[in-house]
Amino acid sequence: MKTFDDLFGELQSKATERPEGSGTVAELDAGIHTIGKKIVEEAAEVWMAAEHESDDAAAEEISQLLYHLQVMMLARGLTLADVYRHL
Ligand SMILES: N=c1c2ncn([C@@H]3O[C@H](COP(=O)(O)OP(=O)(O)OP(=O)(O)O)[C@@H](O)[C@H]3O)c2ncn1[C@@H]1O[C@H](COP(=O)(O)O)[C@@H](O)[C@H]1O
Repeated sequence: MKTFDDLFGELQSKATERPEGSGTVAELDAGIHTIGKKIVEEAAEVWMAAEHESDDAAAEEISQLLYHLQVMMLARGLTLADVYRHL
């Protein structure tokens, strides 16, 4: 099973290697403003799923929010350590 750290390593590689068809590369190219809007949208979907949908649906929405947060970290040049030191 992929972990949070595994996904971040994968996204770092995507950002460096810029493979054709990568949604991550497209989102990074779209920029921080667009990524921020996606985070707000996904956060709302987490809220709605948690209130009204199944455990699995809520977990899926949470995974999508975590993904977009990682894309924002990459866009800002932040590492996992930069975030973890605040936990
Ligand atoms: N975990 C994710 C992931 N979670 C969410 N998303 C993106 O976030 C969007 C959210 O999905 P929604 O169901 O909310 O769809 P939506 O709002 O209609 O989507 P859009 O219209 O905005 O595309 C999806 O369209 C995906 O583009 C993700 N995109 C990629 N990953 C993983 O990231 C890695 C790299 O992916 P690529 O860069 O695409 O190769 C792979 O391991 C992927 O599995």
